[in-house]
Amino acid sequence: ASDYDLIFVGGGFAACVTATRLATADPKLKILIVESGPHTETLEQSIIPGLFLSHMAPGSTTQKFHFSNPADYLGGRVARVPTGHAVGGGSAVNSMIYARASASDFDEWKNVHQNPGWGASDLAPLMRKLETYQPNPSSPTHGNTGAMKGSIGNTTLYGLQALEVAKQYDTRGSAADTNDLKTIDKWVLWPKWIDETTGRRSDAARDYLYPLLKKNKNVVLTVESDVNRVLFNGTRATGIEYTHAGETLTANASKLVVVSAGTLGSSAVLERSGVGSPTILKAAGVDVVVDLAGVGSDYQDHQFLAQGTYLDNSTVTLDFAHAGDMAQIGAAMQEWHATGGKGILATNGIDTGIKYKPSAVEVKTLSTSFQKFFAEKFASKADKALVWFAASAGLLGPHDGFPPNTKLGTWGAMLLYPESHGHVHIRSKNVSDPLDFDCGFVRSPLDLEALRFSYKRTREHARRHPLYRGEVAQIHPAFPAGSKAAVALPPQTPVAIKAADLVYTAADDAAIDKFIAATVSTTWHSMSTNAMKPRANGGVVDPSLNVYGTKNLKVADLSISPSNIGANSGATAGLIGEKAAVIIAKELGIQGV
Ligand SMILES: Cc1cc2nc3c(=O)[nH]c(=O)nc-3n(C[C@H](O)[C@H](O)[C@H](O)COP(=O)(O)OP(=O)(O)OC[C@H]3O[C@@H](n4cnc5c(N)ncnc54)[C@H](O)[C@@H]3O)c2cc1C
Repeated sequence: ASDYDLIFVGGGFAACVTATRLATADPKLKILIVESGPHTETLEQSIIPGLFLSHMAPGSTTQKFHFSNPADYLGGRVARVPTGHAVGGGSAVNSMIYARASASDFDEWKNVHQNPGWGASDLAPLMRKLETYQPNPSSPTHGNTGAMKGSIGNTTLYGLQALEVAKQYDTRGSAADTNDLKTIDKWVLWPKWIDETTGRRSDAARDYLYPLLKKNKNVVLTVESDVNRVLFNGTRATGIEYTHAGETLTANASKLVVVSAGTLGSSAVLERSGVGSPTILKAAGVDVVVDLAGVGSDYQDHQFLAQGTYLDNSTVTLDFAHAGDMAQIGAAMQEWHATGGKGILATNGIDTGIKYKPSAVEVKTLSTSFQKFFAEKFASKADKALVWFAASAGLLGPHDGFPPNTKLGTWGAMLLYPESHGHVHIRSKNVSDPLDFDCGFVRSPLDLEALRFSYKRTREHARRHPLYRGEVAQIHPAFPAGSKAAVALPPQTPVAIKAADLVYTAADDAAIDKFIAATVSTTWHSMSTNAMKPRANGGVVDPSLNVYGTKNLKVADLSISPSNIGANSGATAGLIGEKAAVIIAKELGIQGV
């Protein structure tokens, strides 16, 4: 076995940040990072923004595809939930949407879930430390010296016009920035994790770990290596067992093992190591080290619903890239390289969005149980939105069946604080066996209703867009014959901004619900399987990220999120990485983190 001070299980978003901070402050620290996926440093799909959906293509090795148990509330369907599986984790393969949670989210982590040091004002300096926010480097809430670059970057005509439609159609109006921890309910040009000076993706591997590895030989990264389990002496973590190229290896950690394998990875690592519910461990043939029933017992995500429209053929979208049209991808890559990172591939095509809170008038149109839920959870919280809407120039999904060069738009809605939760547990000791994964999506009728509402709202925006040419039947509900809300097949022209909204009958609503059950999906924002909250409340880690009942073992990734956040989850994973570095540095007496 080889000897290290610290071992990181997983080399994803949070781990890259934590390990780099610690090793930079104390270059003598011997650190091992064991990552299951491949390198990303020279991978063009992890460099050129517009290629992001290729990570999701069948056969991709940079994402791991998890499958939920079949669910009644999904019409018996299995949900497919990809996670990052590469150096940099999700940050190196994701859709690059830059989004920050609201202050009240972190204040709940601190006050409701009893985590001193995790409130918004405690964490704001670390959020700034993570980033350089290029649209407004002197903004008081954003960072201007951090490694990760956020920018508005290149924008599409579709996105710019979607913002104009929203400004005219919706009285909410627009803002320059809705990632200042407080502003919601304003339409905005959405920032991206793209460095606008180079047109490259910005991620935790490229901007943290790889530069460190070039100068610090005490940090060892092993890729394509799966951690089976953490090794213990009693309840003190002493190292790990992992497999690489068919060989089973062990490594010792004299100071700390940090589990950063992501939400669907970390709780499985803990359970395979004997930390979890005895019933689950015994069924999987694992000896119990610590009885900790909270492990894997809560799974949260942002449930996502998309609808598709045809766009005018003259416009520029990312459909060719999403469809895998190699000839056009080659030409666009040449343009990107020749222009120093410009052109259509310098964007993710997701330009306009909003953290949307239904108005009092809108809430009145919903059921009494939804009104009660909304009054309790949202009405009095000024920074909490119900749902995030965004428009994409390009269909974010399979392009089978569309003639070549079809131009498509997607409107997406993701629920920010879904009531439906799930769980994830191991079924066996074997790292490659599928998990017992209950995704929970739309189990709660409140979530179904929120998505039904979201479908109707985003549809009104989609059909008013100047480039709109009709609806894609297979990405809309199958409304009953004669419905006044029937799908508008192409060719169509845009509806007037002032036109009346569509009216839906109970039968139409039932069709929408069926469509939701058939298509609702992950937004890839898995979290909360190792919640940071009191042990008696089902918590797994304490506010210093220590796994209850163990020594020298922490979890540092998005799985510690005790409750959901009103934003895409990447920035919060990076923030957790920064916070973990501060906590560990303090414990190990390392200065300068
Ligand atoms: C397709 C996709 C699109 C997304 N889009 C966005 C977006 O646009 N904006 C946004 O803010 N967020 C987005 N996210 C979410 C964001 O990327 C994640 O929330 C974030 O990466 C989570 O960070 P993490 O450190 O918790 O885990 P991860 O980044 O997932 O890292 C965990 C790492 O651990 C490794 N691992 C797992 N098990 C083992 C094991 N047994 N042994 C060794 N290694 C292991 C994995 O391979 C992975 O690299 C997206 C995610 C995905 C997957």
